[in-house]
Amino acid sequence: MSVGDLHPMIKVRRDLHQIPELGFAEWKTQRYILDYVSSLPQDHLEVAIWHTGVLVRVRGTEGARTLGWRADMDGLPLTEETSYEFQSLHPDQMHACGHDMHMAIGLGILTHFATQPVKDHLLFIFQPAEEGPGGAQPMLASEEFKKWKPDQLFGLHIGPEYPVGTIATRPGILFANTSELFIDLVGTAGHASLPHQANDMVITASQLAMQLQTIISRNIDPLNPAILTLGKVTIGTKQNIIPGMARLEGTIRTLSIEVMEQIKERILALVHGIEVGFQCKATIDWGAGYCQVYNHESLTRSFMEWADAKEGIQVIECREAMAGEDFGYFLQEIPGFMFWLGVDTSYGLHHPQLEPNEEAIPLAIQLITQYFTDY
Ligand SMILES: CC(=O)N[C@@H](CCC[C@H](N)C(=O)O)C(=O)O
Repeated sequence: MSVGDLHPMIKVRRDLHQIPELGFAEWKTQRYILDYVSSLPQDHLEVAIWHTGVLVRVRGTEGARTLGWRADMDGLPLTEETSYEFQSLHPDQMHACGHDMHMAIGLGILTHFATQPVKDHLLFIFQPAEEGPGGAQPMLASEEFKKWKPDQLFGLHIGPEYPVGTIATRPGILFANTSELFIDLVGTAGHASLPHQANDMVITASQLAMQLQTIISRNIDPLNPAILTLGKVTIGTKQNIIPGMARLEGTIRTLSIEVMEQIKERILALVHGIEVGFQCKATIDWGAGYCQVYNHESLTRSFMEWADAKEGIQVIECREAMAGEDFGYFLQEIPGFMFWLGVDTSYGLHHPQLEPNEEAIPLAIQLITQYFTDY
């Protein structure tokens, strides 16, 4: 298929795919969205910016309530390994979590309602920094958002494991509580041949990494889902220098707030033990934490029934996911839901070879356009 034959929103997705930017640095992405929105008929539109985010309100004919649609904007610090001709132009940054798809779908729904009258006001939210440090919470608190705060709010996330045409969601908890985890260890550097004069942070960090893994396996009730993953450990500069510093970086995921607290208490205890036992100084930073995504029960249930009756759509009631999503902060204040949109790809989220099936873009635009029209 030549680029000229592409669905316009697939073209938009490819443009966005080429300019991934990290959380709160989405300036080119914001520019792209603003330029796109300004190319639409402006009669019913109002636009506001918040930091690197964008809010677009479509004035409804009656406007008794406002329905919101949210798309996240940021990419990840990853080197792309897809087979695309339209790979990222930004070295070591990639849209590997589908936010390019989310934005293209949001813009596609907006494009429809820029010309077709709709009863309710609609608010399109392009939110920065979902991957961290979290844009939803500060955006929710902003004056720009409060002015147009929707009465109900919806959003989607691409689901690599589901075929195109699948909508997977559930009433209640969909995504986990999360907390980032950063631990810095400071000992004493030294010559490799003089271990007794140094305080080796390779050994200390290794001990701590192993001990941290005992929290989930030995302290948490196995019937309560919980994860502690260390995704990055930084130690040392050369094979014959004993390093005096180490940094462990990870994430904690739970389906209950109490279990999150329990894990943090255990981390504090183990890190204190490491300080005493290995005579080093340790500091813990909990980074950004996200609350769970809790789908409004009756709204979700009725959407699932409505969508299942649509031709070409299969609705699945899925299990909870241990992924995090700061969309949960919006849902704490505004009733709504999020769902997985099937994009049928063998590589998962955050993988450098992620290639979502783009046929899901027009399908999702059609579905949500219909939902907002019927609703
Ligand atoms: C859908 C998804 O992949 N979300 C991210 C959210 C990151 C949360 C936070 N920065 C953390 O790492 O704890 C995820 O990793 O689940």
